[in-house]
Amino acid sequence: MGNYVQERSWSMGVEIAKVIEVGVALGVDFNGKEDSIGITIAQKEVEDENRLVETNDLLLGGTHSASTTMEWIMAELLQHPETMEKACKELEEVVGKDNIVEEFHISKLHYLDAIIKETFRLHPATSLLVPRSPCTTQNISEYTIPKGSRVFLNVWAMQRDPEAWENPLEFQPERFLGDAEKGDYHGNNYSFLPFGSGRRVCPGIPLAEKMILYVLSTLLHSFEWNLPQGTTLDLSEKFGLVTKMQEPLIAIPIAK
Ligand code: HEM
Repeated sequence: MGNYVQERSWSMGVEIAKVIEVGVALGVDFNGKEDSIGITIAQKEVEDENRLVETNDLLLGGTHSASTTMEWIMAELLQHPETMEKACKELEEVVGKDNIVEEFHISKLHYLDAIIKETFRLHPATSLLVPRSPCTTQNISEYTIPKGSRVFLNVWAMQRDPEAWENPLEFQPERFLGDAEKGDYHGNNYSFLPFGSGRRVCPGIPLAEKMILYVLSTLLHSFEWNLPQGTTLDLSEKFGLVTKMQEPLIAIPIAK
């Protein structure tokens, strides 16, 4: 495997191997198509390994981040029953007890949207953004960043910065209500970058945004959730390419 694959895969050897198998089986061919920033991939003389890396980005980028985020949202809601109650009340008002959640309800679920944003703030799936590398030497404040150096953005720390966020360690979805700029997903607010920023910003934002809101609203509208009797919740994090819960969440659904 070439350097490109090694750099992008970091410690994910096993996962990459699985994705490569899937990519080959699917016969994925990105040749001649445009990638997320509009470059015709054919111009880059796509080699096999590049195609596999694109497949890897799509499969891993679109699955682990969303499922891990769902787990964190449910954990935070179980930890904050009053927030769970408010979310269920919003669902009752917008969807109604005897209906099922449908796509047209999604844009009206402002409190649920704020819950998702607050979870992204405290538990960004990608704590360290993929490294950037300046093409020229740059001076920022008292720092000199030499051309070609690798710069990691610590989104986890930025989103808990007390200068940018009031009570940064508290789970308070209300902070996002009525302030669209604060919760902007497209990387324009540098205190909130759950999907990255700039030319490599996540191309899956519209899908992820709808998918998470849809799944969450259905889970809360259809079931009441509890921890198994006699257990407590552990919100410790396990740092990795995707920051997961140290102990996977176990929750019991009871049909409403
Ligand atoms: C909760 C859901 C998701 C989160 C938190 C997330 C987060 C991210 C982040 C932080 C990046 C790096 C951006 C940067 O470096 O500036 C990224 C890149 C990427 N994401 Fe997502 N993502 C999610 C869902 C998805 C979905 C659903 C897809 C596709 C179906 C997707 C596809 C990608 C791809 C292909 C890249 C690489 C873009 C590039 O390097 O040009 N992601 N994502």
